[in-house]
Amino acid sequence: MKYKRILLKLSGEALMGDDKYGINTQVLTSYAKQIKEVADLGVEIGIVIGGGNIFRGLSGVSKGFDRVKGDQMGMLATVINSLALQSAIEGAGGKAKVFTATKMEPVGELYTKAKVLEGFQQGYVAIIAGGTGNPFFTTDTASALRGVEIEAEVLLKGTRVDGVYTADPEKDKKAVKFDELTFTEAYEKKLKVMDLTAFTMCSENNLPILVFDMNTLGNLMKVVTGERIGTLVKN
Ligand SMILES: Nc1ncnc2c1ncn2[C@@H]1O[C@H](COP(=O)(O)OP(=O)(O)OP(=O)(O)O)[C@@H](O)[C@H]1O
Ligand SMILES: O=c1ccn([C@@H]2O[C@H](COP(=O)(O)O)[C@@H](O)[C@H]2O)c(=O)[nH]1
Repeated sequence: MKYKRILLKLSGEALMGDDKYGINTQVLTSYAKQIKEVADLGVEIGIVIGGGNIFRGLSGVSKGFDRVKGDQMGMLATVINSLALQSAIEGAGGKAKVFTATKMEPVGELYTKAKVLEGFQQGYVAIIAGGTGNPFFTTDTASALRGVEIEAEVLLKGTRVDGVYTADPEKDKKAVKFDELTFTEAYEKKLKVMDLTAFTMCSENNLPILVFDMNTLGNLMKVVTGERIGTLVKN
């Protein structure tokens, strides 16, 4: 096993699959299956999931919403995705708990590092919802923060592209994929690996990021068992 404790960041947008909005049940089921398989190997898994498939605070501003309210709506969107994932993991026969950044019982338990580690000991996957709890941040930053807090060995960014490219591969067909690069190289080349706040947090705390395609069944297992797929970003 390459990793014993991981923080898996799942893209909200990737959860839409080919749909235009919301949660695609096929994608959700595939995520749950992959997570359960890896949890069964004894890997401790913390998960932060985005909300872009439902709502983003910034997009609300253009529709006349106050930014802070919009961001709170975005954070609630991540809670909706987290509950869906918990339900799917349980449906696949696994054990998962939802922790929330702000008080929301009985939807989820208030997040603390200690409760997450206790959950790991009891065999639970920890889904850490509600972003950082603060507006003007993203779930990329929440995943960097929670990854550092729970002492994960790596931040696995599971998304719908298979790594970091010289340019956005969804827009530039000539973009070339990197197998590995340093934080400094990614910063200098202005590559969109994660937003800058998240990126800096990972770099300063020496938490490597591995970007990989989570929408291909079996990829999460490949990553945790050390098969070289995706792009690794490290100091
Ligand atoms: N240089 C690059 N290499 C790879 N992907 C890139 C690059 N630049 C931009 N991207 C885009 O980043 C996306 C992946 O980022 P991410 O998983 O954060 O998606 P998101 O839509 O922002 O997710 P969320 O819904 O969680 O906010 C890809 O879909 C890709 O189009
Ligand atoms: O710490 C946080 C995390 C998220 N938000 C808001 O939620 C949405 C959805 O998150 P994504 O990372 O974009 O998927 C985000 O756009 C913010 O509006 C937040 O305010 N604080």
